[in-house]
Amino acid sequence: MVRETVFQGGSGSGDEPPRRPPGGSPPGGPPPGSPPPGQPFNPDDDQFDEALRPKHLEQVIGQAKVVERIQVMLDATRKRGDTLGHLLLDGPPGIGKTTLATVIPRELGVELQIAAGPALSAPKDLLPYLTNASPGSVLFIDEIHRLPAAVEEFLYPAMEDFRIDIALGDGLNARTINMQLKPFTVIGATTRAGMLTAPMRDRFVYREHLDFYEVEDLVEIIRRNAVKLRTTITDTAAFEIARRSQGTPRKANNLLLRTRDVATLRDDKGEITTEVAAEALEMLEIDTFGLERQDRRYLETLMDIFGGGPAGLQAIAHSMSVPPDTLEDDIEPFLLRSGLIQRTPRGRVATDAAYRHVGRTPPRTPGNADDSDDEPPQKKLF
Ligand SMILES: Nc1ncnc2c1ncn2[C@@H]1O[C@H](COP(=O)(O)OP(=O)(O)OP(=O)(O)O)[C@@H](O)[C@H]1O
Ligand SMILES: [Mg+2]
Repeated sequence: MVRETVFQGGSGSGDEPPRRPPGGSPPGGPPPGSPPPGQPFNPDDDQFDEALRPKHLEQVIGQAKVVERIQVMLDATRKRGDTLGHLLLDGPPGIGKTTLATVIPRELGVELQIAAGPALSAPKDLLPYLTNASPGSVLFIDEIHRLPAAVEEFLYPAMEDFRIDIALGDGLNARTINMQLKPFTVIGATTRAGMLTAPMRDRFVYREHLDFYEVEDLVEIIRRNAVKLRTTITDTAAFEIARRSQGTPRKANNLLLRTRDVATLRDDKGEITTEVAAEALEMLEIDTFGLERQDRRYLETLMDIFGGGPAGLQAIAHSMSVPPDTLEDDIEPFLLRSGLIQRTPRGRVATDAAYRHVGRTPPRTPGNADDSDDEPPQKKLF
């Protein structure tokens, strides 16, 4: 089933995102993607995500090396009048995979179809996408690591030779029909590159890993999005939000929205000041590191129930009553990257820094030779 309508990219009238709210912006008014006057954003609506999403490569902030390589891919493809090679984007949630996957076809002026890996349960589900693909178009497959094996195998010849083999009938009447497809590009996105099978991974000519963002890049994203949301924010407030966004633009956007709510209530001009940001962050229980309640619960579970580890993912998930996938996708990447936990062959381990962060003294164990624990524990979370 086609989850999202195909849109025409390029510089013509089809240059709009698929779900942009109706109505244009006045000249000199807010940037494209803002809601029409009088129509507020509803954070529960994914229109919000769409409206803040960069539409062109030049609007994509940060990830300089990745963007530079994508620009080269696009320029070379355009110059040759070719079809872009298949591209795999991997990285933690909210980091810009869908953004890049939608920007690329728009830059190339080709059509885009969007499919979700888990929704493609059998080869027949993929068939309409493949037969609908116009020459040079992009098929974006989100969560590509969750494609069932049969669908993956069906996709291989489509990606390699733009051909599919359809089996008809069975027993003595069984036969296979070969169908030629138009050349097209698969852009796959995954939060778990490691879960992709080797044959699937090998079919991508280009592979790009998106990493957490620098605070300065998040500050820039927050500033630009504040303009789109028609709100004002001070530099220090933008910095405070940015440094507590776990290096993730989606979190920065969400915090911007939540602080904007507080600003509406607390500040005459509705400006997001440092005080407003501090109040909102405290209300949301986001600490100086950017950890949310659930992140701290993870650390405390690891320390209290498993003595700091090593503990297996399943066991931690069970203790927290949270699906293991949620821990692995949403919580662990930032804790790992911040050095608060380690993944060892025997399981997850809380580091000394984690103990200090939640205001505890690190236990002295043979493997815990760091002597710097005379440093007072950080009790203050805000
Ligand atoms: N490089 C960027 N510059 C500006 N804004 C960005 C950038 N990357 C992401 N964003 C913002 O963050 C939001 C979330 O990004 P996106 O949907 O692309 O993440 P994702 O990697 O696809 O996440 P998921 O794995 O959950 O699907 C976007 O709507 C956009 O507003
Ligand atoms: Mg996405």
